[in-house]
Amino acid sequence: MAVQTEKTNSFLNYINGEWVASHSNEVITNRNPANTDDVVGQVQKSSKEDLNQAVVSAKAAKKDWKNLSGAERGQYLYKAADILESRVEEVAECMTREMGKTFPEAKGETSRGVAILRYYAGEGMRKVGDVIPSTDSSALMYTTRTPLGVVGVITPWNFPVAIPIWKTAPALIYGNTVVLKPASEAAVTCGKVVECFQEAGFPAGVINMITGQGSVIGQGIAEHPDVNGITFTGSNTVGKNIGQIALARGAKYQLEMGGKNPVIVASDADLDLAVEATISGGLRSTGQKCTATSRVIVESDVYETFKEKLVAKVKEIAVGDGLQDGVWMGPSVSKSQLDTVLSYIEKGKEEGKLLCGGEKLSGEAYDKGYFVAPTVFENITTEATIAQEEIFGPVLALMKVNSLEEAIELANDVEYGLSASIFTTNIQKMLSFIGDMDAGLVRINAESAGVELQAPFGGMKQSSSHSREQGEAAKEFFTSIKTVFVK
Ligand SMILES: NC(=O)C1=CN([C@@H]2O[C@H](COP(=O)(O)OP(=O)(O)OC[C@H]3O[C@@H](n4cnc5c(N)ncnc54)[C@H](O)[C@@H]3O)[C@@H](O)[C@H]2O)C=CC1
Ligand SMILES: CCCCCC(=O)O
Repeated sequence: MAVQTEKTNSFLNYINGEWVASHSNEVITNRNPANTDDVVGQVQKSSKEDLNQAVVSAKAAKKDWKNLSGAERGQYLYKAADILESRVEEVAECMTREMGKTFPEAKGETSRGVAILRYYAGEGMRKVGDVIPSTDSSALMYTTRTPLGVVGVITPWNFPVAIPIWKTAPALIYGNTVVLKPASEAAVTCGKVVECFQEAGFPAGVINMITGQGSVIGQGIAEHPDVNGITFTGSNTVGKNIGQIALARGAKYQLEMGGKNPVIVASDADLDLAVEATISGGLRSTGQKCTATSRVIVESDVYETFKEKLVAKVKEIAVGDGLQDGVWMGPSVSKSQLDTVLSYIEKGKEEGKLLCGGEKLSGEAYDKGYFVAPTVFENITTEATIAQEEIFGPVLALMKVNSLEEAIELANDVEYGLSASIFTTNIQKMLSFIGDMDAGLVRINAESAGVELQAPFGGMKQSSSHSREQGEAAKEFFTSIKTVFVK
């Protein structure tokens, strides 16, 4: 049952184990993108002075935190997981009100955050190195790992619980302290997550949250000489800026950025399954996932049948306030995001043929929000703007091909390489796709979205800085390997 509340949540910054107001005395007010009359809450519009205080606190906490055992650090993460688990409905309801994701999806994401915390809590008891035989028989040689120190965590609005946690949890378990800056569009939700860390009793300064403009606080994290590592998820423009700043000052950085993810529907595919997965992968969360499907590449033998099935199902999608039972797709996160999506839709109308959707939704249920109709185009060439650029909205581009080879060539013909999927029952086609598709995540007979917390996640080409997050892979970024030789 949908949870209704008029609760307004306001958060200060969390610095050195205390909630403190920004020196700016300014706040950012977040409204519900499904109903802008609903004020979700307020967060600090912080200054660089606030950020510096957070970095100073994180730096001061480094040594004692690093000197705890992994098992001791893990106990804090287990407690945070239990507390977050007890607040799933509240946090999820805030997420839906703040960024528009439907309540069931928000609950799923929040539960995923709980699972990620527990996964990394367990990492505190796992090996960190190897014994390597030295050529000197009287010597001992082995590897160990040391934390980076203070890690800056900069996160987007589309997964306001999962992404902050899948960065913060490994940072902490491997001995780093954290300064977390969430996207302003979902910062109230992040505040609730940080409350769980506070209630878990993390020592002062180990985790800090600073909210504010990306160009001030995010940029400040990238530039701060006492921030030893930066993990970022967001757009390519911002990510590359961060990477250049970090490289210039010798800080370690990790960038997870955009995608333009294809699904290939082969002539032997289960078409009903392919239709369902194309809709789920492309349109859930209003298409606002970096792993979302946006290009639909279909072999000509089955193109017309697939197209008719797809369009019929897309037209059935219930769009509305994600807190309402039965709503399948919510609004865009903001007016600016809606305007971006609508501008790409207008471009698509010039580049191909509109099959359904293609407009802002209006009427009593929509006029107070940022709602766009789920949209499908056909006759889209690979050179088209909507085939090349990330839209981050519920827009699918159909492309017809005459062979699997042509399909994979088209699928690879973008600057991104994050995720990709294929629907086929043919083993040879599956193996060709797995071998030739340039993407960090390839899925067979499953939608392009769907990251599992225990597996490495990240993109190829322009989708990332080529590191991987999640699972054991996270260790590679959040620690440095030290080779030890004892004579
Ligand atoms: N590859 C991946 O795993 C993911 C990629 N994304 C991408 O992110 C974009 C949508 O998310 P947004 O939050 O709008 O991205 P964004 O790049 O605008 O913002 C991401 C974060 O960077 C901060 N930021 C903004 N300007 C900054 C600057 N100059 N210096 C440092 N930090 C700055 C923002 O405040 C936010 O916290 C899309 O391109 C999407 O594909 C989103 C989620 C996952
Ligand atoms: C930051 C990207 C998150 C992808 C979440 C998913 O596809 O399950």
